[in-house]
Amino acid sequence: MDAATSSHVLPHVKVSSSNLCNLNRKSSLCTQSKFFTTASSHSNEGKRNLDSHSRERPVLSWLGSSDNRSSSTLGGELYNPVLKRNSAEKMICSAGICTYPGSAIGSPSHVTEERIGVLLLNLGGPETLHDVQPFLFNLFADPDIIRLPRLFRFLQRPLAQLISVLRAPKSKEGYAAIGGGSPLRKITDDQANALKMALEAKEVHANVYVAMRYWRPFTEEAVKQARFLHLCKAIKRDRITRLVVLPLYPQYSISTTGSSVRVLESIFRKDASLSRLPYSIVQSWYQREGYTKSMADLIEKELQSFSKPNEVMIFFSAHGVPVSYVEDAGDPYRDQMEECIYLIMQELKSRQINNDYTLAYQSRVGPVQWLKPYTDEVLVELGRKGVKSLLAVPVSFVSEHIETLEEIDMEYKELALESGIESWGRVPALGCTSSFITDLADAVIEALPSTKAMLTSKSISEAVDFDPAGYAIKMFFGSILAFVLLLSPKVILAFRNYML
Ligand SMILES: C=CC1=C(C)c2cc3[nH]c(cc4nc(cc5[nH]c(cc1n2)c(C)c5CCC(=O)O)C(CCC(=O)O)=C4C)c(C)c3C=C
Ligand SMILES: [Fe+2]
Repeated sequence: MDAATSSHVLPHVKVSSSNLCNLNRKSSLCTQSKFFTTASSHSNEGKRNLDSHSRERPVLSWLGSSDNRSSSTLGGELYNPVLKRNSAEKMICSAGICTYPGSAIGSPSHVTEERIGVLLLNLGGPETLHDVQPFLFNLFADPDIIRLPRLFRFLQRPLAQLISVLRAPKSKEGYAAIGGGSPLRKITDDQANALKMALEAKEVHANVYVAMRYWRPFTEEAVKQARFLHLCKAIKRDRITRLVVLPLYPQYSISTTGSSVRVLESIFRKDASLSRLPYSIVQSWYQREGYTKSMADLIEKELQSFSKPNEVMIFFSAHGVPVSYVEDAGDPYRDQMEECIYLIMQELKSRQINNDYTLAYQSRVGPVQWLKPYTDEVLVELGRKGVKSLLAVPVSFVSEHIETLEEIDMEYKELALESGIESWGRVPALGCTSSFITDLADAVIEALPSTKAMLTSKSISEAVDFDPAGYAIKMFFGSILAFVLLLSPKVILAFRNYML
C-alpha cells in the first residue's frame, strides 16, 4: 500500500520544547561532532536570509564560529562558505543554520499538539518497459542532471527528448533483465512503512510520504495534476504541522538530493499553506553511526560466505557523477563518499576485519568525464594483479535497483570473472534492515527541532527580477548559436555516447 495513504489515523505527538531540545542536544550538531549537521532548515534560502536566521537561532548558531565545526573540519563537506561561491555552497552554508520556530517550542514549558509528517525523497524508476523512455526524458530534462549554460537552458527539453529516445533501447534491455521494471517504488513504500513503525516504537506518531523525482509518485505532479495530487493534498488533509524531509541518498549530490529538494521547495514556494509549514531537511546521513554499523554488518555477514574471508577484496562501487559537478560546481559527493567508505572501514577494523578495500564509480552516461576510477576498469586491473576473491558493496543507494541487479550482478560480475577473479560476492542493499530503519527514525527525531517555515519574500523578489527584454535577446542569440553547434560533427559524435 502507498505509504502516503496507509494511515487513516492522524499522526500526532505531544512535543514539549524541553524534550525537543534534549533530542537535539543528542544529535551530531549539538554534541559538536566533527561531522556536518544532518539536518537543516531552508536549503534554498541561502545567504540572503542569513541575517534573519541568525537572529532566530538562539541555541545552534555556528556558521562562521570558531569551534570544531568550522569549514575545514566538517567531515566530508570541506567547503568554506566564504571561499566557494556556487549553487551547491548555498545549500551547504544554509545547512549550517539550525533554527527553532519560536511559537511551537519557544518556551520550555510550552506543550503543543503536533502532527508530524516525514517525506521520503527518492529517484523513482520506470514500472514497465513502456515507461522507460518517458522516465529517461524526465531525468534528462532535469537541469541538475544535464547542466546547460544559462543561455542554452531553453534547449533542455528538446535535448532530453533526443537523448531519451537514443538511450531507451539500452535502458530497456537493462530493465527487461531485472523483470521488466524498477523495484524502487515498492522498496521505497516498504521503507516508508517500516520507518513509520520504527517511529511509533519510539512514541513518535508520524505519517510517512513518498515523493519521487523522475517517476510516480512524482514530486512536481503533486501540485500540477489532479491525478497525483495526493502528496500535497495528503500533507494538507492530514493537517501536518511539522515536516521532516529525508532524501534516501546517504551522500549529498547536486544531481540527487539537490535536485529533489529544489523541486520540492519550488512547490512549497508556490503554495501558501505549504510555505507556512515548518520543515527541515536531512541533507546527508552517511556519517551516522547507525548507517555505517548497518553497512558493516552486511559486509561482515557476506564475507563469511567466502572460503577465506580475510583474503577478500572489499570493492565499494558508487554511482558516479560528472567530474565537473565536483570540481566546478562544488558538489560534496566525492568527499562524502570517501569519508563514508573511511567510516565503514573504521567500523570493520574495530571488529578486527582488516581486509583490503577500494572505491570505484559506476554507471557513467554520455560524453563527459565522470568521477574516476571507473568500476569496469578497476575490476579488470584487479584481475590482472591477481586478486581472486571480491565482494562488491553498492554504497550510494539504499535500495536494490537497476544498477545493483543488472549492472553489478550481471555486467560487472561477468567482467570480473573474465578478468581472473574466481570468487565473487555482492552485499545486498540495506532496504528495510531494522538497524538502518531505526537509525533513520532517530535522524527524523533529531531533525524535528530544526524545522522552520519557508519565507516567501524570495519568490516575490524573483518575480520582480525577471526582465522580459533580456530574456528575448538571450533566446534569439542562443537559438542561432545552438543551431550552429548542433550541426558540428563533434556534437553528433557526443550523442552516440548516450547510446553506449
Ligand atoms: C547516488 C545515486 C545517484 C547519482 C549520484 C546519480 C546521478 C546520475 N544519474 C544519471 C543517469 C541515470 N541514472 C539512472 C538510473 C539511476 N540513477 C540512480 C542513482 C543516482 N544517479 C538510481 C538509483 C537509478 C536507478 C533507478 C531504477 O530504476 O532502478 C539512469 C537510468 C538507467 C540507465 O539508463 O542507466 C540514467 C540514465 C546521471 C546523468 C547522473 C548525474 C549527473
Ligand atoms: Fe543515476
